[in-house]
Amino acid sequence: MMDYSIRDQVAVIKLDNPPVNVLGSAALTSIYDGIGKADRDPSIKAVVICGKNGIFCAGVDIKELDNGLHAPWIKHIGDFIDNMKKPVVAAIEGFALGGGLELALFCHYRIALKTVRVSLPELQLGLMPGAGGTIRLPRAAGLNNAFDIITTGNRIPAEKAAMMGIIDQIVTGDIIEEGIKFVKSKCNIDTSLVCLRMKTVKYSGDLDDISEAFMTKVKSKFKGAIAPIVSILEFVIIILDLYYVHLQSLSKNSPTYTRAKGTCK
Ligand SMILES: CC/C=C/CC(=O)SCCNC(=O)CCNC(=O)[C@H](O)C(C)(C)COP(=O)(O)OP(=O)(O)OC[C@H]1O[C@@H](n2cnc3c(N)ncnc32)[C@H](O)[C@@H]1OP(=O)(O)O
Repeated sequence: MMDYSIRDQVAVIKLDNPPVNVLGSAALTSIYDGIGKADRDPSIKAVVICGKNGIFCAGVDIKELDNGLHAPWIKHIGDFIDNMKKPVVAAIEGFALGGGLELALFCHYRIALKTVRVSLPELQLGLMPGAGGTIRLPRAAGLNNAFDIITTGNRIPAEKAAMMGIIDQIVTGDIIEEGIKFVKSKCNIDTSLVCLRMKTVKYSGDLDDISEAFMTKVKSKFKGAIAPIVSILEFVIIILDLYYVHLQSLSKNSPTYTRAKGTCK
């Protein structure tokens, strides 16, 4: 499910679940184990996560969702990387979709080939990007871009993703070599400063106006299937609302506050 190798004091964790490196229980376990191994090894200074078969990752294994994925759930990998002092880079080729993009967003940095496409297609599948997509994407790309990506499921080309802040660097050539070179240049950086979870969300305008505008757009797009989409979106909005950060400061009469409070009963 995963190749673990060491190159020049860098651990290279290569997803190997053909044909498109989906994240089932076994793959998640092997990534979790690989990251733990790299973290514990004092000779390792940094980590590259990449994928075999010309693709980073097509997301969670949809076939396993019905039976329930087993621990470690993808989110545990994010929690682990958030606390790592060694820098971790996602070296992306092909696609990073759904849980695949969420895995990349766990990493401190993301580099990609120009041909890469990234997306969060969960809403189109009746799921929500619950493995950190709603938390980390707005922190990387800003609130408006994140809303757009989450609600449309559009595949974003690498250069556009770089302009949004999702990708740190577009590279050419061998993605693993580039990943190693990139992450070695980050070994002296305090990883807490680049951990997406720690960042605040950038947005311009009024949060309620932004939320309402997207809600209106989604309601009209998903004609006849409003209820599930709205309930998922409500949850997304609450998280994007920076529930933990801003709820206290919201006016008690604001629709955002009322919605957030109501859903937390
Ligand atoms: C709380 C739960 C959270 C979930 C988050 C998620 O990650 S949901 C999943 C989000 N990902 C997707 O929706 C991606 C779906 N896949 C694709 O769009 C395409 O497969 C691809 C990655 C663009 C590759 O396209 P290509 O044409 O090269 O290959 P195929 O489409 O023919 O796929 C090859 C086989 O792989 C199977 N497969 C693809 N993605 C998944 C997946 N996420 N889970 C399970 N299986 C997947 C596909 O069914 C093919 O299988 P065959 O048996 O060969 O038919």
